[in-house]
Amino acid sequence: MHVNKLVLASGSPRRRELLSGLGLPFDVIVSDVDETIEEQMPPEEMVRTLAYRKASAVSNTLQDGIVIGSDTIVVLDGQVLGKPVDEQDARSMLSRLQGRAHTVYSGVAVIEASTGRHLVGHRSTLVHMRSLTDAEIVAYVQTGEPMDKAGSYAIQGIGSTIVDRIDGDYFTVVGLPMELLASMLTSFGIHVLKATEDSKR
Ligand SMILES: Cc1cn([C@H]2C[C@H](O)[C@@H](COP(=O)(O)OP(=O)(O)OP(=O)(O)O)O2)c(=O)[nH]c1=O
Repeated sequence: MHVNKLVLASGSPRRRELLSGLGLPFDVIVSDVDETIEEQMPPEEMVRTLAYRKASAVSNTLQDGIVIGSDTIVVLDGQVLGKPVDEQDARSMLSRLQGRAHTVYSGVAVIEASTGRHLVGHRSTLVHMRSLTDAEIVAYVQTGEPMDKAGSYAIQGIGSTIVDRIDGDYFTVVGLPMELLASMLTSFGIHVLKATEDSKR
């Protein structure tokens, strides 16, 4: 199959939007990988493993292209909060997260399909969420926004109004650490910031 040089192995509209912002052409190929993972694994290992699993499931089907996979989890008191299974689950996650800080981990894997050469990295960001009343939690869950998000909130959406501050990279929380990704892409000959011959003079 012929693909653009860059391939995003993700069904996440947020990741697609962030990557679009770079102005590079890319294709999206969504893999249906099993995201089951050993619970005792350290969180950074978890997101790195899943990012690589997603990217390799797609790169294995291609002859060429540079494939990007990513994974995001929310960790509170050493416990991983993934996507909520239902509204009740979303409400209970938010009542645990409110009024305190948690860590968001995002892993990124970049694989060159023709050779299998790959890089895997991750970033983490501390997110301080403001206190929420039960009524606010119910109202937020009713918006529907939490349902497909790790930790049951979206910092880039209505969730922006419940985050007090963050320590670290914003894009790690949304789901794709952009500075990390760009530096990884450089190793595969894709330079987001490349001076043209004209501008070098
Ligand atoms: C914490 C947080 C998570 N999220 C999202 C990012 C991810 O889409 C999702 C975490 O689930 P993931 O399993 O990382 O990704 P995904 O299933 O949405 O997409 P794919 O596996 O195909 O790449 O949570 C936000 O959009 N905003 C936030 O503030």
